[in-house]
Amino acid sequence: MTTIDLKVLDARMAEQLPAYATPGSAGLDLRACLDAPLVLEPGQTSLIPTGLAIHVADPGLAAIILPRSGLGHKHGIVLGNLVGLIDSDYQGQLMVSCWNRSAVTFTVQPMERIAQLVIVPVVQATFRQVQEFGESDRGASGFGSTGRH
Ligand SMILES: O=c1ccn([C@H]2C[C@H](O)[C@@H](COP(=O)(O)OP(=O)(O)OP(=O)(O)O)O2)c(=O)[nH]1
Ligand SMILES: [Mg+2]
Repeated sequence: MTTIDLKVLDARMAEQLPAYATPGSAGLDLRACLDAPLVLEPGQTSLIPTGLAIHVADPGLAAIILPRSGLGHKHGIVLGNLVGLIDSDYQGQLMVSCWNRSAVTFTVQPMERIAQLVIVPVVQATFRQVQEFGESDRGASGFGSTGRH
């Protein structure tokens, strides 16, 4: 288990700190720290505060924000940036870009779980400029070059 510094920016979150729902969970649910219900019309996007800040600190780690499957599949509530990437040196509030990609109005309730946070390993690379790459089986073939089925 890795320990990451966390600040509670909204007192309501002190009662429900992010926690893994089951021993095997990869994600920690993030809540909409809203003062009132937020109506998202079809196609609308809104940046929603979570009431939390984390400082991952280790450049070998990052956090990513992903949609919750049920909200995304059943209600079309996904992320305006598709995936949120939290840099290890970011210390501001975790924000969720909430996009109603459905054809139906959706109302986000205060403190509703709207997305999930996953801590992932990261490899930072240095680049060595070359004129030729070492040979590979694939070479430059891509974009369906291996066929569709
Ligand atoms: O869904 C998100 C995505 C990003 N962030 C925060 C953490 C991240 O470290 C920072 C910058 O994100 P990113 O690098 O993806 O955005 P940018 O548009 O490149 O901004 P910047 O110029 O600040 O890097 O914004 C969030 O709170 N939620
Ligand atoms: Mg950036």
